[in-house]
Amino acid sequence: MNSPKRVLKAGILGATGTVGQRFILLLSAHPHFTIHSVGASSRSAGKSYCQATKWRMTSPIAADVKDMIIKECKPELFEDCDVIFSGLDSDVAGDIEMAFLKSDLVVFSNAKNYRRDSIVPLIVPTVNPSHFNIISHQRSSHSLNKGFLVTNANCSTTGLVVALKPLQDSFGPIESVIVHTMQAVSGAGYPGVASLDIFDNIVPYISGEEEKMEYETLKILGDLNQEATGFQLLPSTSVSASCNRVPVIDGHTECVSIKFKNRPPPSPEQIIQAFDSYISEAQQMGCYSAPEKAIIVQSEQDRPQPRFDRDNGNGYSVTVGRVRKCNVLDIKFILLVHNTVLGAAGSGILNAEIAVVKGLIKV
Ligand SMILES: NC(=O)C1=CN([C@@H]2O[C@H](COP(=O)(O)OP(=O)(O)OC[C@H]3O[C@@H](n4cnc5c(N)ncnc54)[C@H](OP(=O)(O)O)[C@@H]3O)[C@@H](O)[C@H]2O)C=CC1
Ligand SMILES: N[C@@H](CC(=O)OP(=O)(O)O)C(=O)O
Repeated sequence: MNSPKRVLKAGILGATGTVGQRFILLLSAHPHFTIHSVGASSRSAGKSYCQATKWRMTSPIAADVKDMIIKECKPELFEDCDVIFSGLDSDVAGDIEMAFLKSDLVVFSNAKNYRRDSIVPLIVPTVNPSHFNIISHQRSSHSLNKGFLVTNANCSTTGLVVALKPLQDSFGPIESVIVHTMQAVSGAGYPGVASLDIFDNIVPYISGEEEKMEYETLKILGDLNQEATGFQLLPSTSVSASCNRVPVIDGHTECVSIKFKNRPPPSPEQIIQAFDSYISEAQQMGCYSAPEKAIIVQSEQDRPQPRFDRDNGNGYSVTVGRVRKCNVLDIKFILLVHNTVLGAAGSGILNAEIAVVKGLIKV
């Protein structure tokens, strides 16, 4: 395992929310980071963490976090943190995260605000850590010494790109992707979707989600330019997403159909082999949170299922199943991603581990 020379002090913004709580849970058990400061809105600031938070995780709050006093999300209150993890609501993430960046802090964001920024990398840790190479350009553009801003992807996009990456690597460009999602209610934060809207029901609309999947996939699977100063979106791939909210607590399921550019297309057996043998850079680097397998192939006919498979690889693996021929495109399969682990907080943490190994965070 690749460990830093000292334990790094972590600040968590939006610490009381769904993603923030997942950060608390994952970081409480992390050997390389210690939770040093927690921040939320002025409604919560000044209260103890357990007083301000409607804790919704199934394991208890770590004893040393319970009584921490929540701070306002101001950079001067977090300047002694080595790394900032943000689970801020996107209504406020834009201004707050930029203020932290301008204060030369290292920020890992979950929000959508900077994902399309031309000098901010959008990194899914088991897919495209090479996009960290833009950081030196970002630092010089913002006149920073040690700070930088990295975003992780939309939760549904995260699962999709993990599955597409080994297929693109093994079989060449993917021409078309059609994806239908069944997304858990925790994706909408807390209290999220009203129970009367989601019990005995499916909601066939999640605001902005389809556009995010259709764009972010092209940035993540695309390349950095040669000078490492900008991104080239995948030039010849089109993605069509249809996103649905379903009555599941955690875990987004996606039905994916794809068409390759090269003919003849690979067989289902070749696709399974590509999934099964995929080893991401995060695993090769020996990062603490990297799963043993980035993609787990389920051979049972009726899997993956969120209740049984979302915690695979401690929530850092994507589980795929039902790989079969598609009569319209080439291949279709089902995937499952844990939306608040790899789809949110876990990606931020694993990205930070990668940044440490790459020497981007002072240790
Ligand atoms: N849930 C998921 O699966 C995923 C979420 N994301 C993204 O992560 C972010 C957080 O989502 P989620 O945890 O679901 O949202 P929640 O609504 O559960 O939590 C939002 C957090 O933001 C804080 N906040 C709100 N207003 C302010 C403010 N004015 N100043 C400072 N802090 C504020 C809240 O603090 P307080 O309690 O004091 O109000 C709370 O801690 C969002 O940008 C979301 O889009 C990304 C991927 C997946
Ligand atoms: N929209 C996602 C969660 C989310 O907040 O996504 P994003 O970070 O892209 O806004 C869901 O509802 O499941």
